[in-house]
Amino acid sequence: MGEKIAGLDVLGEEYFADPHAYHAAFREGAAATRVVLPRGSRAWLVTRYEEARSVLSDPRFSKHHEGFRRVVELSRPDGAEEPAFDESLARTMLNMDPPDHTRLRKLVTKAFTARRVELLRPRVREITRSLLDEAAARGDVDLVDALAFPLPITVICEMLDVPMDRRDDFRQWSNVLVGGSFEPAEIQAAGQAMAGYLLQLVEHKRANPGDDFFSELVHASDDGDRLDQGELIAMAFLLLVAGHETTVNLIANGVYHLLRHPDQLAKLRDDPSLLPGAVEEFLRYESPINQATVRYTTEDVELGDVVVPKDSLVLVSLLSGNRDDAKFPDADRFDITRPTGGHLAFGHGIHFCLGAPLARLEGEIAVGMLLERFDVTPTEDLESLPWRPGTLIRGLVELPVNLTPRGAR
Ligand code: HEM
Repeated sequence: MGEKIAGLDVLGEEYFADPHAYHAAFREGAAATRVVLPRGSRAWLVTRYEEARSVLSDPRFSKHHEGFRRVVELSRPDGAEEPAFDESLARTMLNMDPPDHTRLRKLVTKAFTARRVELLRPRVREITRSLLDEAAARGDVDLVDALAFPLPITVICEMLDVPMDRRDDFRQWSNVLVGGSFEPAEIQAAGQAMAGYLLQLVEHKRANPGDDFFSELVHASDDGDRLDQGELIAMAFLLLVAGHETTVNLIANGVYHLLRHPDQLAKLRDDPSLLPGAVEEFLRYESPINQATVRYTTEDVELGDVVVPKDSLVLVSLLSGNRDDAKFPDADRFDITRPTGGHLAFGHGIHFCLGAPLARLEGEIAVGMLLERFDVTPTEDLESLPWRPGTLIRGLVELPVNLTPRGAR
């Protein structure tokens, strides 16, 4: 494996290109491994299924944004400054512990239940159909750009009523904020631009409520409780970024592995009722989020065979837990009919993904309609396609394919 600092593996370019190789070695080694993050912080990385699941639901691993800065500073031996983006964007429920987390989550759960999300099905199909029509006209396309990315973005922007003309800006800001390879000044600028725009949006919604979900949030009240201005901005930020950066990889990673495993693709074509199970296998096998968002210990914690000291940064690799043979026998085998119950792709515990029903719906519709309409052939060597840098996202930069209408060969 690649570069080391003080005997610790550095999670850099080589890791982004093939995290699975690192994870396999780490799982063999210990319940948690000390690593150096791309920007130099020291952290513990949890890679086995059992410990991953237990960390995700153990309150001694905090996510609260207030204590977080201090622990990040402690984790940086060189004292270098960690790029921090706008504080107003950091106050999301994903960066909170109970009771703050409980309160914020309660105000938005209603909009994301499987029942509510199911109502979006016709619209998701319509958007997918029109994206596929455009792609069909071109034949050779990058599937990330043509389908995997625009579908979830259009859906979340419509839910929040973000005007069409600002969607390119959002893509840019969001990419900088979660990407692994940007300069602190760029991150700060993107954060400020995003926060400024979201503030305008909130004010606009307050003055001109519509029947969209965002207006509902602005006016949402639960037992008299409601979101204040700052909370609204942070919530919109979280939903938009989650909507931009995750489902794209479910769709592209899934199609990528179907193309790499023609037997599995054939099975799915023969029996489309396998689709929901196939989507779960996409999520397990090449999880769109590699490492869950960072946590820190509020006391010394015994984890399997190691003790993680108080005030340590802790990362949980969902991608790795999902490839642990102890939970999923022969875990490196891609099999769309295997049992996938308990996979960690959406996290676990109180921060379990709020958007899971929506992501599943979009994944099923996108892949289902794509296969129904087209024969899909890669136009570049699949093995050498580049992956996005960073420890958070596991996703392809591009997926160049040819789409030929079925039956036209
Ligand atoms: C395939 C697509 C998706 C994947 C793999 C995914 C994965 C995750 C994971 C792993 C977490 C927990 C992170 C942690 O504990 O550190 C999470 C949380 C969250 N996700 Fe997703 N997500 C996806 C799509 C979405 C979508 C479409 C939305 C909404 C538009 C969304 C909204 C959220 C929110 C709001 C949270 C925070 C929940 C909380 O703190 O209680 N996600 N997601």
